[in-house]
Amino acid sequence: MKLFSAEQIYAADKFTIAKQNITSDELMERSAVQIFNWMHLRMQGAPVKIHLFCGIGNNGGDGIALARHLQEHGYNIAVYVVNYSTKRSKDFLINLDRLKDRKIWPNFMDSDGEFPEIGADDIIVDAIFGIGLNRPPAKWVGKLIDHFHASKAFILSVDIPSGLYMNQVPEQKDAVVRANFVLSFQTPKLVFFLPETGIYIDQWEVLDIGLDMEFLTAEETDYELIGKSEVLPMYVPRTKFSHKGTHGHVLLVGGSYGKIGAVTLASVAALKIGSGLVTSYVPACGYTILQTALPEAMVLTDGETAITSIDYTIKPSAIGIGMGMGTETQTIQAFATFLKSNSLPLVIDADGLNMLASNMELCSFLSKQTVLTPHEGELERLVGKWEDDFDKLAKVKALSKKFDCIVVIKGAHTITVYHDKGFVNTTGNPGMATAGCGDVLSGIITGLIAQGYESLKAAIFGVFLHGKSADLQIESKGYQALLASDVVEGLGTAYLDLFKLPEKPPQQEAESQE
Ligand SMILES: NC(=O)C1=CN([C@@H]2O[C@H](COP(=O)(O)OP(=O)(O)OC[C@H]3O[C@@H](n4cnc5c(N)ncnc54)[C@H](OP(=O)(O)O)[C@@H]3O)[C@@H](O)[C@H]2O)[C@@H](O)CC1
Ligand SMILES: [K+]
Repeated sequence: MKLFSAEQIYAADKFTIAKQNITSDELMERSAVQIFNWMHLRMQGAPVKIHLFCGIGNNGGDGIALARHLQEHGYNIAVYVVNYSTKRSKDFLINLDRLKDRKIWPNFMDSDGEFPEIGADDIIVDAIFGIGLNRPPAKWVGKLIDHFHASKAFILSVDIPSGLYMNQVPEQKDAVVRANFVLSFQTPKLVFFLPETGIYIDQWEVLDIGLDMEFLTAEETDYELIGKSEVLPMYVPRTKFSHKGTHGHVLLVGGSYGKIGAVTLASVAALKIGSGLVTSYVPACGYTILQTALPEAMVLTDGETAITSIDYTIKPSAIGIGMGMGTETQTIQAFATFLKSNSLPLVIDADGLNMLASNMELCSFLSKQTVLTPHEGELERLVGKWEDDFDKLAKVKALSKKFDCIVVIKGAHTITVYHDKGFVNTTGNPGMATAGCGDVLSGIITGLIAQGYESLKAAIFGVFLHGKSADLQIESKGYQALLASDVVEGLGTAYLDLFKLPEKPPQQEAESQE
């Protein structure tokens, strides 16, 4: 799913109005009806108090139009206009008049007014600012937002939590609505998924307001949200006459005394994701461990407790390097020599990234589209400190372009960046914050590349499957007990889940049995 910018949404809006020959007010009405239907389906006329706080732009207009529909269906509403500016939008005014025609008089709030009482069991509809926010909200609006939070009422935000920008991190962290639920028009927003701005959203859902599909399809976006429908076309099925040689040979280089588990996890993940052969290249102290833990892998050794040279005669189809490798001087030398001569597809993780960060000149030797899989700490070593999430993305894009590499920024929503484009993952859960999960991911991505997936697809698909496996596993294990090896274990079901059809709603099932 594409993640559009505010400019693109405004353009889609304009295009749709012209093509469908409707007025902008009719589009607003569609949006309001969609929110109303969403609420009505869940509330079924419940007499809960609904406080609608509406700005004076089109987000406010949505709120005012929604108030009319709620009132017509007998809901217990109170409407407030948050009068932060005198520049009221045309469609806001049209809807305000319609409300007044029905004898509903909103409370106009400004800097010196008192805030209304809101009960903890009430509902707040937040329609103060939408995607048009372009400067920090006034102090009194920030205080009103504080008042929302203090009430403990459920907050439903229209389109985007008020106070959140589309393309930057808010200056005043307190002056942003923390929404329990966001109903986002047509498309989710990138800020829902970034660590510094995603914290303002508990849950979100997209409401289709019928913006022109042709326009939206043709529009290129900087970011894409990756779900099942995006990865399914990437999947390459196995053919009847394939054999283990068809599915590639992974070479994993890493490990040091006390950290052989990292390569072991990556190796088993590479096999589980479907690679035909796996060779683990480890220091001698890892030999027995690997052969015992993973009889399916082949093992090459070097050095006693750390890797001192990388020398082999096998012909791998993809190489993963760095897991548990350490950063001893001889290891760094071996790593540098290896990078200078390697032209095979490559995945670099953990200590490999640390060695790269402390010897940035080595980046020019990376084979094309090398995949780097840093967590935040490793990333900071690579690109330097960032000011905020947007600056981080800009720095990563610059790195990706400079060295033609793919950067997988690991996090709650892992973002895979290649040149100017970012792919935001939707699977995974907090249970994955556990030792070894990163090693598993690098094994998965290397294993997919070895099977013939292009490096970018392997990274996007691998991140998705890794998270999906963990999501399926926590259903029986819970967050705390999840181990990296459970994530490996679940990879088979993660693959199978790709082809599972959505469950039929119970009503339809009953009908089909008749
Ligand atoms: N296609 C769609 O998806 C549809 C979208 N729709 C809805 O429209 C919403 C966008 O509406 P919008 O453009 O009128 O902007 P909105 O956020 O209401 O702000 C209003 C104005 O406030 C101003 N302003 C900004 N910051 C400020 C500040 N800190 N303090 C004071 N003032 C500030 C700024 O104007 P300025 O003063 O800069 O001229 C801004 O224009 C969108 O989120 C969705 O809910 C649907 O109705 C139909 C289909
Ligand atoms: K809002």
